[in-house]
Amino acid sequence: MSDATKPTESPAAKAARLDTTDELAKLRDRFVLDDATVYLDGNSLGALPAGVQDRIADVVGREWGQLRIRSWTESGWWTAPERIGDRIGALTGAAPGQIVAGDSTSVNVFKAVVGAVRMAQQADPARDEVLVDATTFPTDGYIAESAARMTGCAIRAVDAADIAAAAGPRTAVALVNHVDYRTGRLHDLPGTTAAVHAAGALVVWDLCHTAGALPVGLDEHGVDLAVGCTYKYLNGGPGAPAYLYVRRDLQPRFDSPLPGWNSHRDPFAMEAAYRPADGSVRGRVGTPEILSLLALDTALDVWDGVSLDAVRAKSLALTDFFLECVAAYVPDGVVRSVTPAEHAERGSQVALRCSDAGAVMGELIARGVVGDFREPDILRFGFTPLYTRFADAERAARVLAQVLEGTR
Ligand SMILES: Cc1ncc(COP(=O)(O)O)c(C=O)c1O
Ligand SMILES: Nc1c(O)cccc1C(=O)C[C@H](N)C(=O)O
Repeated sequence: MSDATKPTESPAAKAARLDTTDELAKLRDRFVLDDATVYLDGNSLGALPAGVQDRIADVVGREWGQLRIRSWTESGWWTAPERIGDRIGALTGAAPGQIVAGDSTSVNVFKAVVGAVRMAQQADPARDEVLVDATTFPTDGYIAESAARMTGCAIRAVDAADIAAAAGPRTAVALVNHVDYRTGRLHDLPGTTAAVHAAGALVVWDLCHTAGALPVGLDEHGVDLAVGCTYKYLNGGPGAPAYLYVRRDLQPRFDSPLPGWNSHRDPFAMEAAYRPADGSVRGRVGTPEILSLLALDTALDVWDGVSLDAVRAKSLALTDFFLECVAAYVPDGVVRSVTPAEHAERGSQVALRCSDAGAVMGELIARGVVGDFREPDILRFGFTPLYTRFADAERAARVLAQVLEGTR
């Protein structure tokens, strides 16, 4: 049969074909999921990895319940932030010894921005500007503004795409989201990092929406500092610890604005004077959040044997296919994608603009398709390649068309 006479494949048939040939399909079994729901909110809260409940039961029952204080050494609690940081490094392209897990992303943004401004001003005290991407996730903007005030800097909001051109002799630091949480636009990490460096400044990347969704290449691209959460594509659980990356050669100059006793060179010396530890430990603050760190530790087991290139390929295939299904099912002009069509500019989510988006998402959720709504008019659908199927993308687009039909 020639292509012209071949019957067109329906979206549902295509989904079934793509799921059959998907090399990552079997990874879904590593998660606790049900077939009644299409879960497209892993860009807000990743699904529960299958081993976490048993690990937490063991940590609580045996490590805490029986070993009690001995677990700080015997169960490896004390070194968990660096050990888990290295596992996050393996997924973000950072060699061991540069990432520490702990605290929230917000707190790590504070450490990173103030620490980076201090390094920039050490080299050139005239640097008094912090650039922030204009559509940043709010917490980064709030904290950067406060960090700027504390370090005698002014804040300047610039479109992420223009940060490379905006960085100049007064720039101390640029804080950029790798993917825009609203639109799903992927920003140019290698190009922006190189341009900020050429201006003599440092760059801090927020990887919340990219770690676990695509290869990041922290070391390869010479990123200075980075932060991110672990409850999205890394599936660490609600409120899971975040992380801080400080490039190895910058670590001796990293002067933390939150020098807690856990980042002291000799914490149990209980010295009056602060002496910073070497390496990624310097990014710690206080006592590590052991229960959630160890939940994250087990959550990271789902990555065993998984190639991030395969994850990225499936993420793009899923988002392409979802957009194709939306075009097939939803009449023209009812929704508009604000996620770039260009693969090089797309993260792992699709954002659709539509009227009454809050109510539309409410109805989608009631019908078993879980995405989320972001102000003012965005329907957000996150695609987690480890557990999202092409059939999920097809069903989500089909139910979306039904909901929209009902509202017209
Ligand atoms: C880009 C980005 N940064 C930071 C945060 C949140 O930071 P925190 O974990 O401190 O609430 C989020 C999501 O909540 C986010 O999407
Ligand atoms: N961290 C969250 C939370 O505690 C409750 C609800 C949502 C979140 C999120 O992560 C939101 C997410 N960062 C976003 O991109 O909108």
